[in-house]
Amino acid sequence: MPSMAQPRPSSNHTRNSDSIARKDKLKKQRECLPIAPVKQRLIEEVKKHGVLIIVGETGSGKTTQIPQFLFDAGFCLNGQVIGVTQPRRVAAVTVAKRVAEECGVELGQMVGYSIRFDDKTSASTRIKYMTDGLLLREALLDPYLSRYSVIIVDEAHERTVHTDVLLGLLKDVLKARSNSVTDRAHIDNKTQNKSTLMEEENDRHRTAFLKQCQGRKLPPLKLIVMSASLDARGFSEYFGGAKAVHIEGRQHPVDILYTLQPESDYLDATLITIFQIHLQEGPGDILVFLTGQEEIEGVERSVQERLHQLPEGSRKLLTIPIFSSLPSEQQMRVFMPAPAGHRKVILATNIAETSVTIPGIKYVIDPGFVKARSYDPAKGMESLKVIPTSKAQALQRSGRAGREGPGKCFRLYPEREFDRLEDSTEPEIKRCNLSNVILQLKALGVDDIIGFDFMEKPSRAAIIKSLEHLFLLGALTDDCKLSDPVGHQMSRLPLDPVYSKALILASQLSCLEEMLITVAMLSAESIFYNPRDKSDEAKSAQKSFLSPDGDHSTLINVYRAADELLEKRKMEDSEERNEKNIKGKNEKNFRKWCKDNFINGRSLRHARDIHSQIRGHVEQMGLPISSCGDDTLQFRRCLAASFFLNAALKQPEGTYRALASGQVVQIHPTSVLHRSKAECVIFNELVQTNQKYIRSVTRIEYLWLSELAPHYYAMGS
Ligand SMILES: Nc1ncnc2c1ncn2[C@@H]1O[C@H](COP(=O)(O)OP(=O)(O)OP(=O)(O)O)[C@@H](O)[C@H]1O
Repeated sequence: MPSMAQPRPSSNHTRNSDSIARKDKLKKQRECLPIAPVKQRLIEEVKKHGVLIIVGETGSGKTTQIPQFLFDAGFCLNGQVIGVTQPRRVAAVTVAKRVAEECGVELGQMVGYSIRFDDKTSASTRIKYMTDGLLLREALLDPYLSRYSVIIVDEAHERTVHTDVLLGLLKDVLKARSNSVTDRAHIDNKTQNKSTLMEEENDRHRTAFLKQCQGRKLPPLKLIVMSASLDARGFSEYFGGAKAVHIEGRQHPVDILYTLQPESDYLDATLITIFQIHLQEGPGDILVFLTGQEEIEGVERSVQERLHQLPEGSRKLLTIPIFSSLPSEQQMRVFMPAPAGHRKVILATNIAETSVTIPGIKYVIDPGFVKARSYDPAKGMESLKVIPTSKAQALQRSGRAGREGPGKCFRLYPEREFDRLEDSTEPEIKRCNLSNVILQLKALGVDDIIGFDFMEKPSRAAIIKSLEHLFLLGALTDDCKLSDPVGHQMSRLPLDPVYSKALILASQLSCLEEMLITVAMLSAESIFYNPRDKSDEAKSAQKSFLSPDGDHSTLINVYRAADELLEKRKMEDSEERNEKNIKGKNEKNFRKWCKDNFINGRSLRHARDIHSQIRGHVEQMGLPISSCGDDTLQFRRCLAASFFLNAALKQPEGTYRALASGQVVQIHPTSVLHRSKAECVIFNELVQTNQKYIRSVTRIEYLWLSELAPHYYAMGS
């Protein structure tokens, strides 16, 4: 590994006094970080070891500083790149911005980021932040990850599915690159198997890549696994006794406060704590961790409703939500400073739990819950459940305060309950539907899923169920290989396999326009907004969108009505010269329309965003896009052919029986088909509260099932 220092590109910022002062400030901040004194030692350890585990307190400087240390130490000579993976998009983007600023370079030049559908890198990028999922996709085209000299897997304690799969793959790449010429056969074999099955485009790319690598000795890859709350021993054992380094020291102290007794209503306790901090504590913004969009919007409304109770002349409270389905420009609002005279209250899911530094945050409120995926392989049912956080998550949450100065974290549960929490979160791979992972691994040439070297193996039952699921969707052949072309096409779409299959089928059945909208709308969270106190008003406003066919066509109606409104405005505005005026007017118009119709504008915008992204993908893949127009029969047949695994039949007593699992279910009260007489339906979601409910439901004909999915229904299921 080269050890020469590499000069940093000089800044092209204008050298006015402000920017010089800012640079000085950043330099001083960097020098004060706990990680600064151990720079040399860390560089030496990376040079000495192939795999290094780094554990250091939140805010000590791991994410922002280590890549810069390695750059300075010459790890990017010969054009190689240091790749840093993050479990979340927002962290990849904001950390890259910060590091670019610290380096005094423009984002996208020496420092950049790459996340799904958004790439801010260039040929000169040497430090690249990205999501773990994105690096997995890169591995499809470059199995050696040959551009990288170092890969840093950050926040590994989160154990997302992508992190776990990535670690398994990296193990292979490390082995292959430790002796890249002689060991190449190892990966070449895999790649060879793969190329015989790959679609032509991938095949060509891969062959070109292999030729390019032929005889070339790639330098060994370095892997760093890091987190503030890592089971260092587990990771070390997985990598054959890898060295672990602990960085001592925290930047600023965070006071942890607990309640004396458990709270019976944590949302109410959250509200009280927000106002207590606001009235009794000094300046500083508040970050609140909630479990999802609905909860966030509920607390947002409650805060608004109580604002008038604030004493005259007190500082104003400004609520800002952040959750994963919020469009990214709206997510970025949390990073802007609060206007003068305001205190920011950021209402966040665990999207803001790791890696991010939100300027101004001094107080964290942690009710101690998180929404986590869980999967029942016997029923093939995935659901989201609200569960207590782990100790590692609680630590990360408190770590968001105290990044710019001392902070406070209010845990809304007694200290004895903290002691009872699990140390770390159960790896996602052990509690999710594995169809997507398996599809990706197959596309990467890993055929033996059960034998794959996972850090923690998912259950055999879950693997088999997911293989069966993919087989039924036509993604796998009889001998469990990716089918051509369907399996390969599905692996290229960044969607749940069942949605990918629906798009492929819809292109054959001439209703891809409708299915693109459906998949986009189903991927966004709750499009309709039904406040309890205005339920009748909401129902009558939404009447014009309702389709007797069910929820899918209803969602299409909403999407098209919004589209018509925005397009009409565009035409009316084409005369208008002032761009800003047009944008402002459109925005106002759209908001009013959403409000009048009780539609969640944020979710609808997100759906429009997803729509344009997946449309881009299917266009690239060359799938014919056409519309079935008013022929809703054709569209419903396509829904039946796509979602046949989620069909339910009406029972004499009025409930439904899910045909695949035999479970007794009811149509959710928010569905258009609630209380309808539909004999047979397909659905997209099964949620369990006190009852088992199906949501996103459309009526179909029972006989279509054996006609459109004979491979399943002819088996007598
Ligand atoms: N966008 C930012 N704005 C202001 N300060 C920042 C920003 N990003 C980082 N910092 C400062 O740099 C410090 C180090 O951040 P960094 O993300 O490198 O820490 P870390 O050790 O990786 O923490 P974590 O484990 O929580 O991800 C922060 O505590 C904060 O003081």
